[in-house]
Amino acid sequence: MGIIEKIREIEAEMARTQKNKATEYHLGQLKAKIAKLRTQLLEPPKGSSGGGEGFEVTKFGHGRVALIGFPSVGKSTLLTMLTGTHSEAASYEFTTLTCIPGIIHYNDTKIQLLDLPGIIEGASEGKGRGRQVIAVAKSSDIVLMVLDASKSEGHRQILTSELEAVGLRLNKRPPQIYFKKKKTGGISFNSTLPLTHVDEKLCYQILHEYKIHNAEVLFREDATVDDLIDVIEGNRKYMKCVYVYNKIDVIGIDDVDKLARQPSSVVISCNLKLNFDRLLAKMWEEMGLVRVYTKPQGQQPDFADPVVLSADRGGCTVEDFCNHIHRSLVKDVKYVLVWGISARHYPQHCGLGHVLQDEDVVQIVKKKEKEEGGRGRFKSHTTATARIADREKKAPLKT
Ligand SMILES: Nc1nc2c(ncn2[C@@H]2O[C@H](COP(=O)(O)OP(=O)(O)OP(=O)(O)O)[C@@H](O)[C@H]2O)c(=O)[nH]1
Ligand SMILES: [K+]
Ligand SMILES: [Mg+2]
Repeated sequence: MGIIEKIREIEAEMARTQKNKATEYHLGQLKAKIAKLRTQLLEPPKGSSGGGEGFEVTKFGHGRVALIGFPSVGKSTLLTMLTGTHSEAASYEFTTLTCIPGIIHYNDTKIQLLDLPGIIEGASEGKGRGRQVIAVAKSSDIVLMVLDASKSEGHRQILTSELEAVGLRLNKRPPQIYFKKKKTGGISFNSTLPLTHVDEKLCYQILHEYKIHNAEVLFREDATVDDLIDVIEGNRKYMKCVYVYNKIDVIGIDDVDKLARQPSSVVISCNLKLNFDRLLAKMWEEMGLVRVYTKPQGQQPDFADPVVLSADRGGCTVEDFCNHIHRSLVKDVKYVLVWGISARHYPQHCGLGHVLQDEDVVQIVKKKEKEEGGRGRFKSHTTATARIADREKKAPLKT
């Protein structure tokens, strides 16, 4: 029996089983079995070189955003409009067959936007180009899930399930469960609060399913069995997702209003070029990029070319900033001067561990170098923000 058939069989058994206190343990065990099979499904086939499953598109820019959605929801139309790179769009499904990269210029940064083939139900199990598309989604910083505003609301759920089946977790944080395998000592099960979904017996059973007999487990929140399985599997990817409802030109205003009020959602129309500003602002917010402007001693900061950091990718400390400029820089740094949101006063003397925030201005003071005097001193970060706001006005976003 193939892996997919095995999964089907267990799913059927779960559907047959009534949910109550008595079947809870059995159901938990079945969930763990499915999770194990799905992980197996993701492993590269024997004999292949491993990896290489996604479309080969080189990473570029300060962040990567993937357009995921059913066929013909308008992904390619959106890529063309936001980046100026042409991606074929047409009224028939599966117009796009590969991954097409474009670049969004936003807030002095370059963000790589990827157009992808449409995915369909069953994508996680290899239908269509599903697995390749999902591999690209995993390699991205955030996902824009593009939905047709005129189609069933259920599409969002189906797509979410497809992505969950391969270990993606959208707009969730990792479960607060401490888990550590041990060599001996049996299983120690503890919690810092009363649990309503999982008890010691259920936890033992799940661990047993994974052939884990020695481990420390500490629940720091009232987590579910699915959360526990996620922690044991350990290969989940937690990602931000913005739900983009396109084609609002073909639905009524009441429906538009309803969709727009959903969490993490933006409504747009490519045909009417509607609400792109909002979409880009939301995308930017979710990416959490941190722009840091370098200020050479005695000169104005260089506002054209920020160093772009991210907490998810490499971190946002002064040390990360220095490493970005040059790997050997850190050892020469005496301290840095920081203007901006992260500074308590301007300028603040900071060490390597200081965490920078978006639009901070940093001057590096090297060992054996004197700090600059009062004259020509750069005063306030508000200059940075004002200058950027001003520029936005003069040259609005490229859409
Ligand atoms: N009414 C309306 N139609 C749109 C809008 N955006 C795109 N379309 C149309 O929807 C159809 C599909 O657009 P595509 O950009 O090819 O969609 P896709 O998601 O890339 O499709 P696949 O590559 O086949 O998965 C085209 O006929 C577009 O003109 C919109 O905002 N409103
Ligand atoms: K299409
Ligand atoms: Mg397309």
